[in-house]
Amino acid sequence: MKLLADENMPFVQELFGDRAEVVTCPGRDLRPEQLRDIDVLLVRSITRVDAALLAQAERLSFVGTATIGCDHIDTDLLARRGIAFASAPGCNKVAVGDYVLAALLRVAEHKGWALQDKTLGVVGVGNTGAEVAARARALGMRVLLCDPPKALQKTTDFVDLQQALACDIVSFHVPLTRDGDHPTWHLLNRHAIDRLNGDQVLINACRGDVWDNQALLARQQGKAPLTLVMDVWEHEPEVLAPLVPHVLLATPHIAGYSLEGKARGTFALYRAWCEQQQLGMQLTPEQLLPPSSIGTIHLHEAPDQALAARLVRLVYDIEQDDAAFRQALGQPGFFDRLRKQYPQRRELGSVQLTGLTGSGEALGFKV
Ligand SMILES: NC(=O)C1=CN([C@@H]2O[C@H](COP(=O)(O)OP(=O)(O)OC[C@H]3O[C@@H](n4cnc5c(N)ncnc54)[C@H](O)[C@@H]3O)[C@@H](O)[C@H]2O)C=CC1
Ligand SMILES: O=C(O)C(=O)[C@H](O)COP(=O)(O)O
Repeated sequence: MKLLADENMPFVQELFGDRAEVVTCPGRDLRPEQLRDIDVLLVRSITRVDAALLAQAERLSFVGTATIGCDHIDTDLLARRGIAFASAPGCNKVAVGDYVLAALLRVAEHKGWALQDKTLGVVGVGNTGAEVAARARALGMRVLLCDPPKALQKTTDFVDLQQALACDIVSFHVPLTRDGDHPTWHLLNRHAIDRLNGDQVLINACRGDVWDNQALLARQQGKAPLTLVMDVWEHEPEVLAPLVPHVLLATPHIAGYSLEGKARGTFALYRAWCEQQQLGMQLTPEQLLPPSSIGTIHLHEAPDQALAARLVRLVYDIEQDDAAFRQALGQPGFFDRLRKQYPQRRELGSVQLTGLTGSGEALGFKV
C-alpha cells in the first residue's frame, strides 16, 4: 500500500506509517505521473484533484483532503471512478474562530471601538461561522446571521445579505461555489462594495474568490476606504499587491492553521481510511499533540475587551502574521513559503484560565 501526502500535512507518518509506505511532496506541483503507483492520496487545498491529475492513477482507491473546503476536488469524478473520498469538516473551525476573534480585537483597537456597541454580520453560518458568532457574542456584540441555504430550513432567525452587509463588521464564512441556488463566487461584488460606508469593516477568512479583489482595490483607492482583514486572496498564491497597503490585517491563508486544526484534519482522513479498510484506529488526536507552553493563567478580574485582547495576543498574535506577510510580499513564492514555514500555533483552548474567568470559555479558552 503506497500513500502520497502533501508535505505540509503533519502526523501522516505517525498515523499511516505502520500500514502504508508514506511519501510526501509539495502539493502545488503534483504531477499525474507521480500518482501511477499510488493507492492513497492525501492533499490540502492547493492541489486540484481533477481528471488531468488522475489520468495515470490507476491504483488509486482513496483520496482525502485535510481541509474543510472541497472546491479543489472533482468529487463527481471520484464517485464515477469508484474512488473513496473524505474531507475534514469542522477540523479547523476553532482556529478560524481564534483568528477572527484576534482580528476583531485588533480592529477595535485600531478604530477605538467598544465591541459591545457594535454589530457583526456573519455570512455563512456553518462550522466556522457559528464559531465566530459565539466568540463575538462573548465580546458582547450583537450578531446577525446570514445563510440563505439554512434560512430555507428556518432553524433560526436569519437576515438577508443586504442586512448583513449593513453591520459594522461583516465576516465571511461561505464555501466557494460557482453555481447552484446560492453561488458565492464574487458574493461581495462591485455593486455590494459600492454600497458600503467608509466606517465598515470586512473580514474574509473563507475563500479569496468570494470577494472581487479588483473592485475592492478601486474602492480602497477612493475617498472612503473600508477597513479590511484578508486571510484569503483571489488567485492565490498570487496576491493583488497594490491592495495590501489598504488592508489592516493581511495574512497568507492561515486562519485555520492551528496545530490542533491540522492534527484534526489529518486524523479525520485517518479515521475515514481506517473505516474504508475496516481497520481499527491505533491513535487518538490528543495523543498527537504536545502540551501547550503557556499552561494556566490565573485571572484576578473577569476579562473585559482590553484584557481579552491581552490574553488572546499571548496565545495568538495576529499582528505577527500580518508583519511577516508585509515583509515577504513581492518575494518569489512568498505566499506558499510563509504557509510552509508557519510557526507552530496553538488554539486558545490549549490554555487554562482560573480565577475570575468570566466569558473566558465562550471566548475559546479552557476554564
Ligand atoms: N482561511 C482558512 O484557513 C479556512 C477557510 N475555510 C473556508 O471556509 C469555508 C466555510 O467553512 P465552514 O464554516 O466549516 O463550512 P460549512 O460547510 O460548515 O458552512 C458553510 C455555510 O455557508 C452557507 N452558505 C452557502 N452558500 C451561502 C451563501 N451564498 N450565502 C450565505 N451562506 C451560504 C452554508 O449553508 C453553510 O451553512 C470552507 O468552505 C472553506 O472554503 C475553512 C477553514 C479554514
Ligand atoms: O480547511 C480549509 O478549507 C482551508 O482553507 C485550510 O485551512 C487551508 O489550508 P491548506 O489546505 O491550504 O493548507
